[in-house]
Order: sequence, then C-alpha cells, then structure tokens
Amino acid sequence: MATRLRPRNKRCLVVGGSGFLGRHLVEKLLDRGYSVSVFDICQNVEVPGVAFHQGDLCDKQALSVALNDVSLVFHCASPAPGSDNRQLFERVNIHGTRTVIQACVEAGVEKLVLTSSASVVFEGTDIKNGSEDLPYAKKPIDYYTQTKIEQEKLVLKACDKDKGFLTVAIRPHGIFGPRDPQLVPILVDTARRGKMKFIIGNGTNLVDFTFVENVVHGHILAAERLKPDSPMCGKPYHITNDEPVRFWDFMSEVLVGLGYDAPRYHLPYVLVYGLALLLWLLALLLRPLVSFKPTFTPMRVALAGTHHYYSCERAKQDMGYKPVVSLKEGIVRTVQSYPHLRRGS
Ligand SMILES: NC(=O)C1=CN([C@@H]2O[C@H](COP(=O)(O)OP(=O)(O)OC[C@H]3O[C@@H](n4cnc5c(N)ncnc54)[C@H](OP(=O)(O)O)[C@@H]3O)[C@@H](O)[C@H]2O)C=CC1
Ligand SMILES: CC(C)=CCC[C@@H](C)[C@H]1CC[C@H]2C3=C(CC[C@]12C)[C@@]1(C)CCC(=O)C[C@@H]1CC3
Repeated sequence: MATRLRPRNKRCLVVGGSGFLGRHLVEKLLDRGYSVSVFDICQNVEVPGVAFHQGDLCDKQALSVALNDVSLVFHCASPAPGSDNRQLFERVNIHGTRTVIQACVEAGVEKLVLTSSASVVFEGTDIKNGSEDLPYAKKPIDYYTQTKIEQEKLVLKACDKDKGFLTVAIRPHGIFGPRDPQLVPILVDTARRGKMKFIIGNGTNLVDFTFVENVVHGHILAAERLKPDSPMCGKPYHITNDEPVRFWDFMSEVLVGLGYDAPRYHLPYVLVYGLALLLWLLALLLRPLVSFKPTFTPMRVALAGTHHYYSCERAKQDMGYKPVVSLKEGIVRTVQSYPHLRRGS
C-alpha cells in the first residue's frame, strides 16, 4: 500500500529508531504494514521505505517537522546507560522527554509509547517476581536510573483521555539479541581481557534477560491495545521473556557459545561490590588528571550478584502479551549473529 494511503493510525514515528531496540522495532512495524519514520541524533543505516529525520529530541522544532501527520510515537531514545554524564542524562531523558510530550500534544499525536526500564524500581538489592506496584527506587543506583524514573513519571502523567492523548510505558529488562552494542560486546571484551574468570556471589541469583523481538512485540501490542477505555492508559508494563535465569548460567551460555571459557571461581559479592565502589570513587576523584573506566562498576556488580526478575502478568492480562521467542532460541540466534566476536576471530 502506498504510504499516503495508509490509515492515520498506521503512521508512526520511532524516536531513537537508529538504536538497537529502535531498529528492530522499525523492521517489525514495516512488516506489519505501518508507515514508519525515524527521528534520531544519528543515522547508522538507511532502511528502505523509512523517512529519516536527523535531530536532537530536545529540539521541538525539529521534532515537529518529523511529527507531521503521525498518530503514534514510540520514544526509545536514551544516552547509553554506561555513561556517567549526569547533565547529558538530565538533558535528554528529562528535558528532552518533556519536549517530546509537548511536541506530540501540539502535533495532535494520539498515542505515545515510552521505552522505560524495569530498573526504575531497582536499588541494588534483590527483586523477585517484582510487579509494577513496587515503588520507584528511592535511592536510584545511577544517573541513568534516576532520569529513567523521572522520564517515566512525565510520560504517564501526560496521559489525558479528554484531550485524546494516550500514553503507556514499557519496562523491559536486560534486552539482548543481534546487533546489541552492549551486553554481548562488553561481555566478550571482558573475557578477552581475561577478566571473566570469576562468579560474583554464589551464582544462583535469578534475573530477566529479554530477547529483543519479545520487547518489540510488547511495544507493538501496547500501541495497538491502548484505547481510551482500556486499563492501560497511563500505566507501566513489564515485558520479559517470562523465564528468569541464573545470571551466571546466561553469561556462561553466551560465552561458551562464542568459544570462551565459562567463569568458574567464586568471589564474595560484598568484597567485589566494595572494590567496585572504591574504584568508581577513585575514577571520579582522579578525573581531572587521568581518565579510566572500570569494567566492574557498582551498577554492573549489583546486577551480576543479586536477584532481579519481574512479573509480566499485567501485560498478559491487559494486552494479551506472551513472549514469541524462547530464551534458548534467543541465545542461539544471538550467538550466531556475532561471528566477529567468536574466540580467535
Ligand atoms: N538495552 C537494554 O538492556 C535496555 C534498554 N532500555 C531502554 O530501551 C531504550 C533503547 O535502548 P537501546 O536500543 O539499548 O539503546 P541505543 O543506545 O542502542 O539506542 C538509543 C538511540 O537513541 C539515540 N539518541 C540518544 N540521545 C538522543 C537525542 N538527544 N536525540 C535523538 N536521539 C538520541 C541514540 O543515538 P547515539 O547512539 O548516537 O547516542 C541511539 O540511536 C532506551 O530508552 C533504554 O533506556 C530499557 C531496559 C533495558
Ligand atoms: C559483570 C559483567 C562485566 C557483565 C557483562 C554484562 C553486562 C554489561 C550486562 C549484564 C546485565 C546488563 C544490563 C544492562 C546493561 C548491560 C548489563 C549490565 C542494563 C543496565 C541496560 C539498561 C537498563 O535499563 C537495565 C539493564 C539491566 C541489565
């Protein structure tokens, strides 16, 4: 169907559509017959049939151009979580999201789907089968989490049935899959530097790793089921693989699949967390003189040594969500997609 003939509710904009999740979302939306535009600060690849708008989401004028004739917006842009640039996180995740909301309302957009994060409730201690009713983290573990909380609050509060502007937030956790620039590349880099020999803690902590296609599925379902009379308006939803797995079993499976050894020796969690905190402080103090980025940040150690898995019951109930790719299949597809990261290549 020619783009201009598509019904208005099938015309969408993906803010952050050049990123890992964004590109997978764009591809699936195209498959499902949507007319798709992308707004991003950079264009990594040209996707046939997709109009690309380059710009910073803090720039309302640039956004308004991209929003012309769009009824549905997915906002999945964020600075990389590994950064510790507080100003950048505040500018993009808080002020930028406020700008996205204003631009959407002014352009007459009907639905805004935010990619939030399950981490908005994570404080570095165990979460087992956490529901959406858990309170936001009072002491967020880093600037990324702190600004994702503010971002989610802004988007959910903006939901206004009377004005015809509906919002919903998807909270994925530990997204993995082909083209992920983060999880597998960092893991392999750590292994190649000989630092992936140790298991932090007793190795039995369960976590969610969510295959990217399931996260995409959750976003599209949310957009399609979001209606003025649905319970979804202004609500957050966990989207997971619904298969919590031991953090260290998942890491080992990916490492072994790529030809590396699985970590074997145990280190006490408290010791590693303390060391990571010390290194982080040292890096902060020495920043004016030397710049170094520790591999084992307090955030990564906390994620590697605690339980953090979430219930996706609410998404099942309200939007009929069910994972479409199993964890096993997701790992196989992911490992196959990284031939250049195999040992010896
Ligand atoms: N990956 C994960 O495990 C999880 C991710 N999330 C959330 O999912 C979303 C997508 O993450 P992911 O795909 O992994 O991240 P990516 O970094 O791959 O994608 C984010 C995209 O947003 C772009 N971007 C950043 N700042 C701006 C800006 N000011 N204006 C316009 N575009 C901008 C980035 O460009 P550039 O690369 O040049 O900065 C990038 O293309 C994020 O909101 C993240 O918080 C939530 C839970 C888990
Ligand atoms: C201990 C070690 C070096 C592990 C390597 C893998 C890590 C880089 C990932 C393991 C869990 C991942 C994760 C995220 C980023 C990558 C990991 C730390 C997020 C912080 C990404 C953004 C979110 O919203 C939450 C994610 C939780 C899990």
